[in-house]
Amino acid sequence: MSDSDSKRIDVEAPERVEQHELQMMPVGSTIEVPSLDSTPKLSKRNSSERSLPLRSYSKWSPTEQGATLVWRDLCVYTNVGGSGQRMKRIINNSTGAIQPGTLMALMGSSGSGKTTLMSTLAFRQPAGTVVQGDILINGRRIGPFMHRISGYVYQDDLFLGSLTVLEHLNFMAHLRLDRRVSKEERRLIINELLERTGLLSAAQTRIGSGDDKKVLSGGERKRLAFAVELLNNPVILFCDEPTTGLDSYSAQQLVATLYELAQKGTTILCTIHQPSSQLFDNFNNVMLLADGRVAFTGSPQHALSFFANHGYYCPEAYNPADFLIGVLATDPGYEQASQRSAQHLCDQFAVSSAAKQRDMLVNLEIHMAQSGNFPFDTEVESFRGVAWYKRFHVVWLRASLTLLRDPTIQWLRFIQKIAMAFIIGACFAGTTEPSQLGVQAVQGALFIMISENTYHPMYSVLNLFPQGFPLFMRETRSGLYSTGQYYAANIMALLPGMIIEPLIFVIICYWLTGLRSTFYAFGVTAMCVVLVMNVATACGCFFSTAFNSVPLAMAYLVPLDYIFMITSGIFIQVNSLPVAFWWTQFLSWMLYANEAMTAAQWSGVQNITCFQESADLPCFHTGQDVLDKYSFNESNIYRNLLAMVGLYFGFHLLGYYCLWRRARKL
Ligand SMILES: Nc1ncnc2c1ncn2[C@@H]1O[C@H](COP(=O)(O)OP(=O)(O)OP(=O)(O)O)[C@@H](O)[C@H]1O
Repeated sequence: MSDSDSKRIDVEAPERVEQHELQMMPVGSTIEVPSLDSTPKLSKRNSSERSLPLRSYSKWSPTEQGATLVWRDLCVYTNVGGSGQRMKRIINNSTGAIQPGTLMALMGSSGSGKTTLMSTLAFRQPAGTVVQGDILINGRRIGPFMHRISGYVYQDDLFLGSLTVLEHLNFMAHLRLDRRVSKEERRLIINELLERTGLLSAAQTRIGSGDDKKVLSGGERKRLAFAVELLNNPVILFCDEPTTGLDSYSAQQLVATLYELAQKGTTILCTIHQPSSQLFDNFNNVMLLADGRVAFTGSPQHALSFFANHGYYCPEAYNPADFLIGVLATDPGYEQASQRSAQHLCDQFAVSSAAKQRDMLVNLEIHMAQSGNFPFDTEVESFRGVAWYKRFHVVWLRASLTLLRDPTIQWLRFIQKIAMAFIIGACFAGTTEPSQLGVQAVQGALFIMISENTYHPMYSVLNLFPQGFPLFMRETRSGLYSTGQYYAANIMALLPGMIIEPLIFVIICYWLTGLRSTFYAFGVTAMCVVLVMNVATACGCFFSTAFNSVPLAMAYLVPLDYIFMITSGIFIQVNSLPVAFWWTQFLSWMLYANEAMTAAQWSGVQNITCFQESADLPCFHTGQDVLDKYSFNESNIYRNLLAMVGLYFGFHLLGYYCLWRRARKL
């Protein structure tokens, strides 16, 4: 909201202002409200002019707006594995506070613990992290609600490149905003954010992915990441190295935007690497970390004087940020000495007057937390997320769009499938008459139809989950959807292709091959081929979630495929398999499909021609002879179809379980 479209009014005009905001304001003070015009306005729960939770400590302390985040004696440990699950301490007794309207830079050399501290404060620490100490936001201990009230801009942006900027914002708005936000309000919010982040002209542009198909520039991607985080108008914003990868002009613009946001009352914590002097000037607070300890917190000017007081003078015309980080960094070759001097500064800061002032604020917050009843609580609890089925719908729609727009996954496969149907059909055309040679041709054609719909679909989905895993982890951890919703949505998105593709294949292939021309035989074959493709894909999905990488999944899948192929019934009779491999017949969808399709082709056939019969080369006279040769049973057709349906759900359940386990571990 610009100054021009707002005006100052006296608090004594209560009808213009939200009641709970007024009750904390001293009489006679002034607040800003939007000018009253006829354009549609956003309701309070989605307005970008945030309804700042107000609270008063008491008559002896100031009334505050926005979010005050404090932490005391914070230690963060991470599991570094090894025998006995060794824990490594990354953050060491850190205490700090950020108040509304503050743009704080979290700085330190690489590995000093900036990201760990920030993700812990934002309640986004990785699984397996142990946190000790107090972290409170407006007097309330932080918890999963932080995902709703805060934004977190990650250092690396993760997007689905096939979506446009507007589509991405739309999907995110559906997942993040309160369920009571209307369509029109959502449109207004998105439009406003596009304007604020300068992305209006790029609204219909594809985000792009990879180096070759990149459509949005690095700066635009970063702004889009900001726009997403600002959707729910967070009271506190965490930014992990937002300027990394940007040119100095874009970085300056971005930090200026953050500064403006802070001026409006948002609390902002930002890790930053080597900011230029100009950039550094925008920060009104800085926290310096050295090996997980706080070496300084306060204004940048005070940081320089604190360092000077302890013998570290910043040379003139030297970038102060570089200087501060340089003092705390570990010099190669002088590791112990530089670590000692950094620790000495941390010790000195711990007993300094700046630290005492900070401690006073922190203690006050914690004291108030023990007795307070803050409006912030009701604000947080009044949020109503979108219903689970709507979340599922959004994730499914997004997955479907991504599939449709990714030629490597959908269209090329489709064309390839049609081409394969013509090639296979042409190869077997005219060979499948009821004769001794025809028996071999029919069985060969059936096997090729099964294997064509097994291997390629199975291997093509091996990358489905590993490829989307980082984005899934980020979004699921932010509470946007559950693992079950994500898994089911992706499977549902695959489903139409998995039905249409094998159906087209079987129609072309069946009639070109000249297989048995009865509706029943065709129907069973079509059902089997569709099921084969779906079971194979389900098996691929299971392997793609069970292993961390595609090569590892392939290493286990290929031998299993060979076993399924050998036990498909065409190479060896199942009842002559060694006992050790008997179990495979129960898992081999190739066997189930082969038996059902063979039975559909040969049951009731009575007139197989035989020109030369000898004791060495007996002829098949009827379809039953053919079925007997392979130990197939006509009455097993429906059992086999059901078994494939069971395998489909079984593999998907296993796939879901593996994804859930991996998500829980990270
Ligand atoms: N899961 C983990 N297992 C083992 N060590 C870890 C883990 N996570 C972080 N660390 C270690 O903790 C330290 C702090 O890491 P962190 O990523 O917080 O540092 P940082 O200051 O953000 O570094 P950078 O500026 O390079 O991103 C590093 O030494 C890192 O190796």
